[in-house]
Amino acid sequence: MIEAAHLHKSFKLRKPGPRKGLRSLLGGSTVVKEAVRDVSFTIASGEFTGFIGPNGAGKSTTIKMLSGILHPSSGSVRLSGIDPHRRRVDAARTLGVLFGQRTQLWWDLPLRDSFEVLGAMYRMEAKRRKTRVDELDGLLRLSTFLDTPVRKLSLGQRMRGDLAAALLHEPPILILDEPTIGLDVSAKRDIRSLLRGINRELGTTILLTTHDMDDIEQLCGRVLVLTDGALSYDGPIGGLRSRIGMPASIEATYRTLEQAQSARQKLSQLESGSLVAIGVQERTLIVQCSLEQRSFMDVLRQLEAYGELEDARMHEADFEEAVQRLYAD
Ligand SMILES: Nc1ncnc2c1ncn2[C@@H]1O[C@H](COP(=O)(O)OP(=O)(O)OP(=O)(O)O)[C@@H](O)[C@H]1O
Repeated sequence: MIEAAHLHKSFKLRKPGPRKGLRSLLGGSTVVKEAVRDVSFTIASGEFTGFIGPNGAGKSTTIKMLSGILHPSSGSVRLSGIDPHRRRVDAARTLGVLFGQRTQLWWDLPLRDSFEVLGAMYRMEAKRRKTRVDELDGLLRLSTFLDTPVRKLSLGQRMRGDLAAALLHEPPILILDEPTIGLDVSAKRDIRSLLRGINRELGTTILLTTHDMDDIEQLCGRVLVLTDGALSYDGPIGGLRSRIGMPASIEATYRTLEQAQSARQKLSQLESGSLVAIGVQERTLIVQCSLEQRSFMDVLRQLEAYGELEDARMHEADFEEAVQRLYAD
């Protein structure tokens, strides 16, 4: 479980004075940047949660406070009940962290040797470490490159190696910062499926930061959105679309063109805000509907009352566009 309560983080920045060169430091002033403002959330054990926000929103600062790297200006963090700022060693055992842009592996060492060094750092017995590497090999398919120096690995292989390194000491919590950055489409798919496996098979609680909305849509049940240092949304992905009022579109194909046109006319007469007829293409009526106000089944029942339906499809609003609108707001 991850608990963050009223987290704040301010940075003091020196603004140079009007003079040039070193002398500019003398006349400078101090400005305070509030990078994170009153952020609170609880992530239950076994949850897979996304953490998103535009550049500079404060995601890395929050992650650094969660993992004990940065002290909050105020507020508190608990990882499985442990305060990472007071009990650093216990917290390190509870948490695995992966930064996609940096590796925690040793560049010139074979992957297997990196695990040996990390195992020693976590005081794992050699036997336990070997069993764990075998388990992780089964999950992350490492065997073909376990003896290759890290610098010779492809980015996808390195990311799998880094995932194994983050999970070596069996932490119940995993924090991931951009785990699919720079990967091609198939390597991204691979990493996503491995992350799903880690969450389901090992029961690991995962907090995922990414700018790739496909990662979020495909992996996370819940998403936290940080904008300008504060949480602007915390809830299910579907709810984010309706929160900013992006309707789903429904295409209903009737047996005849006349039925489709008559359904459009009847809907227009109703002037119902929750269901709006957009147009008719051949025998297909296109309507827009706010799924927050009406369920898909409920809409279908209404459309069926206007004629014989042959087919009906729903297209949810594009998630990436919904997120962009939330960032812009
Ligand atoms: N050590 C620091 N000193 C001063 N300001 C900082 C420091 N670290 C971060 N900031 C500022 O705090 C704000 C939040 O930065 P942060 O790196 O947490 O954002 P982010 O959401 O992770 O961005 P990105 O998606 O670009 O990585 C930014 O305005 C940044 O310039």
